[in-house]
Amino acid sequence: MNLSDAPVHEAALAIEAVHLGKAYRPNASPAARLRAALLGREIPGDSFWALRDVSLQVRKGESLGLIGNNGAGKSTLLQLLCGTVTPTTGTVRVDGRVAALLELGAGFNPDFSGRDNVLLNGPLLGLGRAQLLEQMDSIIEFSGIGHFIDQPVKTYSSGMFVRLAFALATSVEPDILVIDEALSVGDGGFARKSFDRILAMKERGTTILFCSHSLYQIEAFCDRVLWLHEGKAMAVGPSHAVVRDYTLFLAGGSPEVPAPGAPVAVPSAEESAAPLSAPVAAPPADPEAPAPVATPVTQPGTATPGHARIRRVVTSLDGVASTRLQMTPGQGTLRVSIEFDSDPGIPMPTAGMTFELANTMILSSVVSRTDKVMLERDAQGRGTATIEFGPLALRKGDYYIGAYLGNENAIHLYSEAARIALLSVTDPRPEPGLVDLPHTWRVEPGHVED
Ligand SMILES: Nc1ncnc2c1ncn2[C@@H]1O[C@H](COP(=O)(O)OP(=O)(O)OP(=O)(O)O)[C@@H](O)[C@H]1O
Repeated sequence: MNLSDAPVHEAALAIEAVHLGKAYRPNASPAARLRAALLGREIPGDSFWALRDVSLQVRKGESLGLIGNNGAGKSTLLQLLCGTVTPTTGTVRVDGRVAALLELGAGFNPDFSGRDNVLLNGPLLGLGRAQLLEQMDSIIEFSGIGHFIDQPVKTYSSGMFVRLAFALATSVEPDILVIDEALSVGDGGFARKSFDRILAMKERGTTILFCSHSLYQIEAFCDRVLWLHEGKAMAVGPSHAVVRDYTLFLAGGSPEVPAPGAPVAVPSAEESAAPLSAPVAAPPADPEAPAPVATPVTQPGTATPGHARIRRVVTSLDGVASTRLQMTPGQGTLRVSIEFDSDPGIPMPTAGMTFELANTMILSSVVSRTDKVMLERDAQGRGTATIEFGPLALRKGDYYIGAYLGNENAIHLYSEAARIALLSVTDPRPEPGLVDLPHTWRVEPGHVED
């Protein structure tokens, strides 16, 4: 595991953490916590280390991804870096103003108007009153709240609330942007707008810390990645290398000795995004039994401004459309047609599809951008992308087909139709395995070295 990194001159660092640790006393009563806080003493009882001895340097302008299982300590590290939690051990030095997209609008008072909440919460985000007054019009404009800005925020829809909180948090260019889970917030066109704002900040050299379960997004967006496991740093380094180690760990189960040649699970971008199209069928309790496929969804109407979405997915084998496809190895032509609607004003979206196993591992995926295919659409923004596979080298098993629609660089997910169809392959051969790999045999009498 690579934990070493070349030392960087202090002035070039946005963040430096040295032996950072955070211990909690999970069983301490509120009274014991209060007593300890008043007396400035340790809370008695066993410590639980949410984060242990993490040393880290983040260069200015760098995008660092945080990955790890649930409870690995990712949020704790972000909170320590933002200064909302105090460290138990070690130190953290942050150079510049931090904007955190962690709990958007958490400090908003529901009885106050949007305008008053901006003025009250701005200082907590490090923004001065004069700056806020100067930025007020652009905050209102970006959030799209309009005249509701002078209404109490309790009258806002959840979308309006998030839009205003995001517009506030990102109104003045931060030096460091901390993102927990979602690269875009809100829905429809605002998700695209918020993603564009984050991307523009990255391009202008803002340091970004991005924590996500979507390894696809992490790898596409971040320069380097820190992998945490049970509070400890397992590896830090180039995104592709750390994501590869982590996926090997997920597949093989051992953080120290990844199983050589173990299948690699690369969860796709949709994991962290809200489903916009078809409902996702839960994996079955019995891993042997295929889960039901999601019902295909046909969505009437057109995409909202700034947005794109999957309208319908049609899967067929040898021209026969079905969501339950049966084949034997090497036979049939599989077609997956993704019909989409888009705002014709946004850049051309990217389409993709996955073959997913029952245990949520992605066996294979196809992305139009990677294949250098530009989608096409009419003046209304409507288009269809069809992926055609000749005889598939799949062996016996059940493979869920999922379809995805992302933005032009395939990082921001507009719409997904996960598990939209089930492809069942029956194979009379007894050999185990998922795919047939191209190979040849050569046979001869005697031993090669003779
Ligand atoms: N205030 C707290 N008191 C006690 N334990 C806590 C507290 N905050 C976090 N923990 C514990 O610390 C551990 C790390 O939590 P953390 O939220 O940092 O993990 P995470 O990697 O962000 O997980 P997830 O991916 O599920 O969000 C967890 O076991 C969590 O239960």
